[in-house]
Amino acid sequence: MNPSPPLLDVRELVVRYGAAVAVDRVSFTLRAGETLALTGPSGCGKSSTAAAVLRLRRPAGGEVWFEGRELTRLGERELRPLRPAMQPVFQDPYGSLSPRQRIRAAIAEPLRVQGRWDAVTGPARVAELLETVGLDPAHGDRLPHELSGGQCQRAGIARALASDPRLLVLDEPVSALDPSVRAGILNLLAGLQERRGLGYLFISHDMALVRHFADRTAEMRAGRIERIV
Ligand SMILES: Nc1ncnc2c1ncn2[C@@H]1O[C@H](COP(=O)(O)OP(=O)(O)OP(=O)(O)O)[C@@H](O)[C@H]1O
Repeated sequence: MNPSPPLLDVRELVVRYGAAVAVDRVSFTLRAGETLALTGPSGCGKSSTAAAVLRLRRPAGGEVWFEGRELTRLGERELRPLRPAMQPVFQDPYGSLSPRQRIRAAIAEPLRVQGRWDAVTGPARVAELLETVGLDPAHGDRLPHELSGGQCQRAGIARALASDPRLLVLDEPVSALDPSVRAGILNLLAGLQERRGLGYLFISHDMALVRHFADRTAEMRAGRIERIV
């Protein structure tokens, strides 16, 4: 029997900004339920790799296979139905939510955009997502600036989960948070992964954190992966 394909299989990925090569033939795989960390110094190409995987930026070369499909040659229309399955969580919890949108509406938005909103099941789904990330129902009525950084990051995770993703691309998800709330977010992520079999591409410059949290770590330098341990 053939083993199932990896969740994500990145082959010889190249990202350029004009003539500058930010990501230089980077390859790695990620399985469902696994965390692969991308680490390395500022400017080594971690976020550019993430952006190319999510197709927020079109790669200049290489292939990105997601659940057995090659994405780099797909147009925006072909990508659209695949996008919900791969969701980003960014460093700045406030920046990833609209400042004038209440948390409940922010979590509901992916359901509406994807045509999965239903007047009966929709609100219940949002309530369930709030609970899943450890927020009270009352937090749903607030604006992002009325939440703490940790609560806001939980809301961002709930919004990502609304799309029923299989892959989360976590770009420095706890770096902007107080050390005292980091563990809570990391425990939440670990629990979600265990229950849902999510794959995590986890970007962090914090080697101690990565050693603790990731199954494998790809060490990047100057656009290349030097080793995966
Ligand atoms: N929009 C852009 N335009 C031009 N160059 C860019 C752009 N974004 C990133 N770069 C350059 O690409 C290289 C890789 O940057 P990238 O942000 O991917 O690295 P990083 O490892 O995520 O860094 P950091 O930890 O500081 O976020 C750097 O030299 C950076 O200056």
